[in-house]
Amino acid sequence: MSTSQGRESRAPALEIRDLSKSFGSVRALQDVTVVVESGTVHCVLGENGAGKSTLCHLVGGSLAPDAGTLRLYGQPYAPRRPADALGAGIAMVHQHFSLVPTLTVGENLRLLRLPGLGRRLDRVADEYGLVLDPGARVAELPVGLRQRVEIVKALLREPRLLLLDEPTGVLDPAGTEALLATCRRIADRGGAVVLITHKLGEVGRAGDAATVLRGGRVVGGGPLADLPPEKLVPLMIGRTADSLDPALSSTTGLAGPATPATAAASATPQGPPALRIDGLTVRGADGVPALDDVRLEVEPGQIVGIAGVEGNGQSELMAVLGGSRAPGSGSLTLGAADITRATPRRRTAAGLGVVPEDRHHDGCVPDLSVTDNLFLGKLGRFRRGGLFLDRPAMRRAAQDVLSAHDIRADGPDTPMSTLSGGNQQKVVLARELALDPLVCLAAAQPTRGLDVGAVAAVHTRIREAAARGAGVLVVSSELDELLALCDRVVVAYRGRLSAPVATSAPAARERIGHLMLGAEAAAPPTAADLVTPEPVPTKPVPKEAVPKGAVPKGPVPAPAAHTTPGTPPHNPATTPPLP
Ligand SMILES: Nc1ncnc2c1ncn2[C@@H]1O[C@H](COP(=O)(O)OP(=O)(O)OP(=O)(O)O)[C@@H](O)[C@H]1O
Repeated sequence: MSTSQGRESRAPALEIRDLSKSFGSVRALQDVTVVVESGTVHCVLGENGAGKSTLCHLVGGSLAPDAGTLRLYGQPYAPRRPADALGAGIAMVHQHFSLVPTLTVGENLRLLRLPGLGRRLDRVADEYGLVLDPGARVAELPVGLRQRVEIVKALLREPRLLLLDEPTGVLDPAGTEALLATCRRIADRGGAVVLITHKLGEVGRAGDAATVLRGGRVVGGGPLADLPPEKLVPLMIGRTADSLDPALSSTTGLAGPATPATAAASATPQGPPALRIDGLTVRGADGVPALDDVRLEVEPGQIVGIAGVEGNGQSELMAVLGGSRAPGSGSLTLGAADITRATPRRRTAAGLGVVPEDRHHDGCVPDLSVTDNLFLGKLGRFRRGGLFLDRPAMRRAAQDVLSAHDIRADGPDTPMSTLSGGNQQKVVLARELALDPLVCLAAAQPTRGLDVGAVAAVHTRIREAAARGAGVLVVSSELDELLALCDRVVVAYRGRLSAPVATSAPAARERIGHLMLGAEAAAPPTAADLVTPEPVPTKPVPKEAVPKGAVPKGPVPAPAAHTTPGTPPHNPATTPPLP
């Protein structure tokens, strides 16, 4: 090692000094100082809109600071564009995907124009266990696998500093553990990782130090040994962990297992189900069924969860529910209305609220204002004298929603694209929860990217919607969240849904974990299953085999042509080799 390299290695990986950045009247960051030592994983925490992503963009060269300086391994560093950051050995994984959906994974990776791509991919697979299917079309991948592609893209560059902006929001527990292990490995080899996350459990497992931002300022930080969750939460959200919903404790990583949801809909339901999915079948591009004779009923007032390792049909089910994908066969009934062939607009009018997996692409129009995003499908309410819209009334109504849902935006005219990721998520949820009538809400990862305080608020709102008589279907990769929120959970496995498991049943977690491994053939539930879950005649998995919130490890049944455990089969014969 040369003398200058020796000096470099003693210097912090990244020194951010007195950085400030405003967007018009919004002060996103003010005099922020963060020092990231080499060989560490440094967590950046803070509520939605605190300035975390802005900080990443400034380090990654996609934004320029108004004031302040940066040093990288002891050297002055002033990136003017993302290419400067890449050239300096910094790689970033942003909150929003930067993949071309119509291309395959391999084609997306070739766009990086890195020499020896095949060798680099092998190294990332060997060192970090992150395997990709180069022939898979990105548009057909579930968001968790898209996120994996983004992470591999960053690692292919062999960065010495890796910035990850909420990378685990869309990962299932196994994917999260793999990523945290990757972070540790990078740090242990002398690199450094800046990890933005809302999940305190992850902070405890992977982090060495943390900085907490609130309102664009640093409000605390230091080695994590001195910052237990009880100290971090008040710093992050300005109130104590005790004030949060206790059912959230394990979702947020604050404490032990979540309390099961109270069965809100234990009474015998009257009238038709809020949502009935009957014999739904969808084939993937390779002809393999992505959804195979799926049947499910969600009663009014009931919260039903869909658990499962990502890639077992959940994305296709959400796409069919939202109306962006037509089923090959089967039917969807909302209350008394057949909506199988209904347009998304008609579904909304009939009372189906949908929070899609990828809220940024499918849930909102980023270039339109918050007001327009809230009321786009409901303009009739604001029409005056035929064609004219009462814009002031729309703005007032939007302001009420912003206040009620604690959405941090610079007013109702703000373009959606300038809201922080968590606040965008809150807008989409608020819009769907406000449907009138709301017969059923189908929400994929409803709390993804939300801070611990906002997660509590969203769970309360979902329970309130159910209490008012709506059926709720929640797709989540977080078992803790499903156990905290739902009355019943079904498991998606290779395109089929299991019989429901009541979350109040003894050993519900273990049974669900078992089903996630396909340990019980996921036969379509009978009508009796849907009302009273039958005990499943299998030996429960021992408790220690199913870690909290994690996909249990164990003998997985012989996979079909899989490249990723738990993902739907992909035909390797169609997979083109990489260079
Ligand atoms: N391009 C932009 N134009 C205007 N305002 C912006 C822009 N980008 C960010 N902001 C504002 O800056 C503030 C900080 O946003 P940022 O995305 O950094 O927050 P965050 O901490 O990453 O939040 P989250 O946890 O929700 O992702 C927010 O008020 C946001 O609306």
